[in-house]
Amino acid sequence: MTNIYKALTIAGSDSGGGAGIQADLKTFQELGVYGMSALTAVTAQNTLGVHGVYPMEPAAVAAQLDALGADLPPDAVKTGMLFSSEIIRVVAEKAAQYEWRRLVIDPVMVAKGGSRLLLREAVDALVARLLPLALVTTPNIPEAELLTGMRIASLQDREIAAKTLVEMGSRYALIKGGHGAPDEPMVDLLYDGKEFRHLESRRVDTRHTHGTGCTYSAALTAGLAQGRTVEEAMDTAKAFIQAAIEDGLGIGAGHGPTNHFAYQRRRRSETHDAAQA
Ligand SMILES: Nc1ncnc2c1ncn2[C@@H]1O[C@H](COP(=O)(O)OP(=O)(O)O)[C@@H](O)[C@H]1O
Ligand SMILES: Cc1ncc(COP(=O)(O)O)c(N)n1
Repeated sequence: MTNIYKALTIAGSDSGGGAGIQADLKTFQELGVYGMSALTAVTAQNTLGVHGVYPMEPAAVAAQLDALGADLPPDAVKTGMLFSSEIIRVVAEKAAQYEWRRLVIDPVMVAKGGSRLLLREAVDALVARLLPLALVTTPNIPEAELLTGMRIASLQDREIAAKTLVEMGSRYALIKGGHGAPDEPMVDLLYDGKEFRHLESRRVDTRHTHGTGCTYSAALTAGLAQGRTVEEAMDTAKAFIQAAIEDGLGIGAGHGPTNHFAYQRRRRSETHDAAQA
């Protein structure tokens, strides 16, 4: 093996394996990137919801990041569930100390079932300390509303919110379209400070969407770790999440996880079909 690209996720553990650290590591692995993790919290979680949240001590988060900074410098880093302003402060300090420039901030706030994964009072710390360090910030629509303080109803509102996020210090803003109206086309919007890029996709009618946001931002981070541009990494991330949602796993009695195997399985079967032709 020649180049080993390394990606780091700083996030919470989802015991159910569909979101959080577990989704991120599976996605890194599927996309050919060596995955590393720093845990911010343990959640007791399954497809029915979050049954407990146990945050790490901020010092334990710092120790994990120092261990990696000293020996296994990542090529790209993403953050997910950060829970408190104390943990955000530690992550921001270490990102600056170790000069992590390919930093993706997925501003995870509330789990799909409604449990808080970021304390309400920690939103200000996320805005003040982390956004200015981000290469890309990837909110869904409700998260973009909370970060910018504006209400987002139309695609035009989303463009204004994306501009605001860039003004707040993130190099790129990527506002995801999963929470748009069901009868509207689903569009992810990227803004680089100059131009908008709209990536439209087919909405899959499914309830198995646990972990979509984590998986998408992890796929984006994997591409960045491999040296791709944000636009190139976004294209692969979109194909990865679309396949994962289309082939969603109906395991558990509630909202099942997306299928992290799907993207590579499809690629293998295309290669196989081409070889047979
Ligand atoms: N039902 C769906 N069908 C197809 N793609 C979806 C669906 N729901 C979400 N996505 C895609 O999954 C990604 C995560 O979106 P979103 O649901 O907005 O984020 P989050 O999981 O953070 O709430 C986006 O690329 C979005 O377009
Ligand atoms: C530990 C952890 N991190 C993040 C999410 C968000 O999941 P989703 O992507 O479904 O919004 C989650 N449910 N649990």
